[in-house]
Amino acid sequence: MLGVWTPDQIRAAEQQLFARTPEPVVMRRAAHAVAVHTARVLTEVTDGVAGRRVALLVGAGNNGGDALWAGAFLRRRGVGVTAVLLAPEKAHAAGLAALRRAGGRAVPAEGASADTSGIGAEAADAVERADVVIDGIVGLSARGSLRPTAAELVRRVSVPVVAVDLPSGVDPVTGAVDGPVVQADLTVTFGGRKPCHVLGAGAVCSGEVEVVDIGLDDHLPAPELRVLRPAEIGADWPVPGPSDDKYSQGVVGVAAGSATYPGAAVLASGAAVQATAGMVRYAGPAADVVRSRWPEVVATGSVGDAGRVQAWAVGPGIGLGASGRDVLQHVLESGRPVCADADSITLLANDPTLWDARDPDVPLVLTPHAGEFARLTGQELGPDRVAAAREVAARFDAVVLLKGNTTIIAAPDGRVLVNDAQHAWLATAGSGDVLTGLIGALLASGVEPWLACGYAAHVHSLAADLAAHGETDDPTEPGAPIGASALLEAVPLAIRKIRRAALA
Ligand SMILES: NC(=O)C1=CN([C@@H]2O[C@H](COP(=O)(O)OP(=O)(O)OC[C@H]3O[C@@H](n4cnc5c(N)ncnc54)[C@H](OP(=O)(O)O)[C@@H]3O)[C@@H](O)[C@H]2O)[C@@H](O)CC1
Ligand SMILES: Nc1ncnc2c1ncn2[C@@H]1O[C@H](COP(=O)(O)OP(=O)(O)O)[C@@H](O)[C@H]1O
Ligand SMILES: [K+]
Repeated sequence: MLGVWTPDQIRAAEQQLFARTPEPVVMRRAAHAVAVHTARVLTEVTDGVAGRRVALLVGAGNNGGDALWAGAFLRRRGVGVTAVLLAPEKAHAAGLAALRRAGGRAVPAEGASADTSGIGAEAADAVERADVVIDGIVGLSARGSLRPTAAELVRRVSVPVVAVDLPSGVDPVTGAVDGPVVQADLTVTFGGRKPCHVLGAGAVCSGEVEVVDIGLDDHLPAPELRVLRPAEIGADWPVPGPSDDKYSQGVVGVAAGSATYPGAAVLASGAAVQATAGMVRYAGPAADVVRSRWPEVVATGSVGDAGRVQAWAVGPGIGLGASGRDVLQHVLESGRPVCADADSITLLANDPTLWDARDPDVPLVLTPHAGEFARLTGQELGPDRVAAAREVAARFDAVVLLKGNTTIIAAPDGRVLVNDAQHAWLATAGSGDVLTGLIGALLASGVEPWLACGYAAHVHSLAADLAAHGETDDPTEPGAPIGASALLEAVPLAIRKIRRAALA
């Protein structure tokens, strides 16, 4: 797993590191890495380093200091470097001196200009003539989006941007963006990823993220968030072994759909069929439709007749009436792990006595989207989705998978996984039903619930990406919209891909 640390965690570790290694040494280490990666980008863009031009956007703090030192290192490799100072009186003094010693220039961002923007002519010229721009406007101490002068400079950038630590304008803790922001091609960050690199708009603005070792590792506590690597999911994805039979791998029960909404039953059952071997049982009013689409599913009319299962996936399309309520109650009383989605969540929100049906020692997974989350908690979801998911997981003693472009998976003990889709092809009706089936199947196979959600979310978003790109299988090619059926069909492709990654 990749760790993700909050700015507070990074700062605390940094203080411990400074007790051994002086701060300027650490800063130069960080800045040197920024210079090395910028040189790589320069080579990619212009086929060379010496004689190319780099503009530094330099703010008031150490983030600007990193950029100035990086500029000094680049100067030594023959790059023409101009620092554009947003707050000249506060610019990092040692960094600025180093840049000047190395032959770099510094100009104020504001000054006499050819237009009414307030941007000085020299600053505008430096940004417009650069081959690559380094964003050292603001880092870990960022508050809010870019201020007007910085925003105006950034608006003029039309070349690749290397962000120092994080793209300026994103909230370091939540990844939220509520105004002008830097869109980086590459972000060079120090010691470990921060939440803004993996959450929401921040993840998009970060571009490729390069983590540089500056000696913090020994001082970092357990990470605040974690991201699963495809290879580790592939290595742990349940597949049959020589001694397995259809029962030994876990039987999943799917309680979904209704006469009015048979599609939810077909999609959730189909996802369970595609996810793992073993057996899928379906229980509900759409039994005939499910059987005709998935003949391998053992389908019955009611949960009472379903037979033994190792886990339940319940909710999509079951309705909010008495029959839906009875289904959910039966499943919660079964003593088996449950993935409760869609209508089950609204039923629990409408009638809290349903919680009494649950055996508190048996794992429960809740998979709300933002609307269901608001119903469950009685509060609208704010920008800090991680804190919200963690709070609800603890309150209900359940694993909470909060849906969205970035999926947050919180365990009751506070562990949080993040799955950033990096695309939006999943924003299509029925894709949530597919996710429910995937999670149910993994729970039945005995995968730990928090990981089961992480594995399912990853395969879900990967399958959507593969389906959207069809035979090209190339994410740089344009994709085409998909429906949930195409998503379902691509699930085996996604599983093969992560299992292949595990072999590499
Ligand atoms: N952690 C580590 O191990 C290491 C950290 N290092 C580096 O230090 C960086 C953190 O530096 P830092 O703490 O000096 O603050 P930083 O982020 O540069 O902000 C400075 C000032 O900017 C302002 N400002 C705020 N919001 C703004 C906005 N939206 N738009 C514009 N301006 C805004 C605000 O000042 P104000 O103008 O409000 O007085 C704020 O105080 C870190 O990201 C990394 O690059 C490395 O050198 C080595 C090891
Ligand atoms: N813009 C988006 N980007 C990425 N994933 C998305 C986006 N919108 C929705 N999703 C994902 O698609 C699924 C939708 O689930 P849900 O809202 O329950 O839909 P439905 O009820 O139609 O099946 C969730 O896994 C969610 O994370
Ligand atoms: K930055």
